[in-house]
Amino acid sequence: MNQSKEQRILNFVLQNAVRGDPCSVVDAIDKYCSQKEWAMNVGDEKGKILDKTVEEANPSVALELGTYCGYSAVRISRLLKAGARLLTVEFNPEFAAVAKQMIEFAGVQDKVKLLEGPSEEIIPQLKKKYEVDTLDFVFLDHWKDRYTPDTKLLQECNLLRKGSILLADNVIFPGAPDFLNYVRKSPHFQCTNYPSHLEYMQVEDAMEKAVFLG
Ligand SMILES: O=C(NC/C=C/[C@H]1O[C@@H](n2cnc3cncnc32)[C@H](O)[C@@H]1O)c1cc([N+](=O)[O-])cc(O)c1O
Ligand SMILES: [Mg+2]
Repeated sequence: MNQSKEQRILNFVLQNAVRGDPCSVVDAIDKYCSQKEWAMNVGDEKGKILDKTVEEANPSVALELGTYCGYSAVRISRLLKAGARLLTVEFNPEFAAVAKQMIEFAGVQDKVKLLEGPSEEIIPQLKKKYEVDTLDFVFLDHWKDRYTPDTKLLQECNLLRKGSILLADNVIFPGAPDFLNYVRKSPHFQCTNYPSHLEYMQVEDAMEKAVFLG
């Protein structure tokens, strides 16, 4: 059975990155996806905005929705302080299998917990099953029509606290118009837009930061 694109990305990392070096894994994925096969990793330009926001949040507990190949899980977890953890959610078993290997090769498996399943099922389990009190940082990069319902679900489950930082990818391309509408109109969020470009392309995109005000 021939390989998937995601397996080809993983193989390129295994052959070209340095085991235990998360930066070399991130660089190898960016090299492959900019030169060989485009893939929907957040990429290096928006990745730098992600880095800055993670450093601002300095989270003890972070959540990622949409692991895909693990690019942003590796990128986020390399910045986490000792004892901090990232929970990342992925419902496609093939993608989860690739991401698991990517995370282990990068040497960040002690900081990252990959939760397999749909976000709408996992979010309500975070407190009891995954011992989460509140989330300090959330990266939204899954199906764009899930951003709003899952943000509402995070609020309903009391998973956000005053100062929790949400960062959403792709609010321009492919676009998340209802999410932008929701957080910008809500009195519970203070929003900031970060114009950028679609990964590996010269297409306009942006990230939106939404700080929960309680
Ligand atoms: O479509 C995009 N992203 C969707 C990402 C989807 C990823 O999150 C998982 N997922 C989805 N809902 C889920 C619910 N629960 C768990 N995993 C879930 C999917 O199995 C996939 O691994 C996208 C598209 C472009 N683009 O240029 O077209 C660019 C980007 O940066 C993108 O992020
Ligand atoms: Mg994206």
